[in-house]
Amino acid sequence: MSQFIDNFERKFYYLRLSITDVCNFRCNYCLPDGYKPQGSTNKSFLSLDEIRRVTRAFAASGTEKVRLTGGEPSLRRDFIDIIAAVRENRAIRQLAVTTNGYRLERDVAAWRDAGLTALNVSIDSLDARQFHAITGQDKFHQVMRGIDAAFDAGFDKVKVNTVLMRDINHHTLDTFLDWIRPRPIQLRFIELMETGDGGSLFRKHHISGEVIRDQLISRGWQRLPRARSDGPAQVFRHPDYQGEIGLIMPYEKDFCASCNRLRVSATGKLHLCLFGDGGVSLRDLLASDGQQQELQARIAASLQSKKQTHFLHQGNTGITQNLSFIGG
Ligand SMILES: Nc1nc2c(ncn2[C@@H]2O[C@H](COP(=O)(O)OP(=O)(O)OP(=O)(O)O)[C@@H](O)[C@H]2O)c(=O)[nH]1
Ligand SMILES: C[S@@+](CC[C@H](N)C(=O)[O-])C[C@H]1O[C@@H](n2cnc3c(N)ncnc32)[C@H](O)[C@@H]1O
Ligand code: SF4
Ligand code: SF4
Repeated sequence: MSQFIDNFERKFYYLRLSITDVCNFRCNYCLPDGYKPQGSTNKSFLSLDEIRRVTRAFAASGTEKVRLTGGEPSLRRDFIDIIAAVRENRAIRQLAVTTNGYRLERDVAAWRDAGLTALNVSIDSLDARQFHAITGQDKFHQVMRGIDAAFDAGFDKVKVNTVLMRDINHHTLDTFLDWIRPRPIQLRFIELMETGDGGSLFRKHHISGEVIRDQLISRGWQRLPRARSDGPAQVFRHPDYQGEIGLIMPYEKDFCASCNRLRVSATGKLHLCLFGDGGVSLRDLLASDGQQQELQARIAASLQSKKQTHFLHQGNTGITQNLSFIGG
């Protein structure tokens, strides 16, 4: 097996696959004006067969975990078929989705039956009015019922993503802690990242995850070790809590040293970094099963130009106008 590896000896076990750019929310840090189709021509998103082929090629080169993201991935009508198609391949042991939670209550049991193994749900506030103000959707209670439905469907843990924003939610740690005390939820604070569209919001609301980490450590929370296909969160646990706290701090030194993931966009471009330039089209090699070797070879060769880190500290956000086009 040819393991995907870059010039810095980083191995890639984790594929983040975007399956649509479309989203029905208007998160202030992502799509404040809502989703707008790009360009004049109707671009099509990867088909079920293309998804099957691209995930097969990655699995044949060491990928053991796939995350479906977007846009809002659950808006795809064939979402359940996509889950099943990816899981057909036994080498992919973990199949996760990152979702705004809109379809959870209705569909999460079917997703689990189709083979989904992990669930990340975005919730930036536990206050229904503030949730509405941030996301543009008055759906807080629906999303919370969705989380209950996920536990009812048999998920033994759910991860929740909260974008940490100064003066919006950075002072609400205690509310989140009360929520996760009796629940097996890993609540992850993600530092707000600058994007092409999000410069002014970033300057106003970015705050380092250190404010949370300092409070956790002073209250006896302890850091857990990280496995090879885990995401980038530093995870903390406390004996009095069923839940855990994760911190995703991309501005911290050495954040990229453990980069273990690659991305494919909904139109079939390989992106070597969340904040990279351009992307390498894979679509011409997704037309038939017989192209898999060539596809693996193109990805392996592209990896040689993966940079050591992002350039966010220099204010360089690459081509990333917002995170919805590549799925975070
Ligand atoms: N800068 C940067 N941010 C990332 C990266 N991976 C994830 N993130 C951020 O973390 C957010 C949450 O990621 P999720 O989609 O929930 O998944 P994850 O935390 O990577 O994966 P798991 O630990 O498996 O749950 C993403 O939307 C990004 O904002 C990365 O490689 N670089
Ligand atoms: C782009 S969304 C795609 C999946 C799905 N629509 C959702 O919101 O979960 C993935 C994650 O990126 C996060 N995100 C989006 N823009 C961000 C930014 N500028 N900084 C940090 N996280 C961001 C969201 O909070 C969400 O958890
Ligand atoms: S963060 Fe997710 S739910 Fe919010 S606008 Fe972006 S893609 Fe949509
Ligand atoms: S910013 Fe780029 S290099 Fe750094 S961890 Fe994320 S994808 Fe990897």
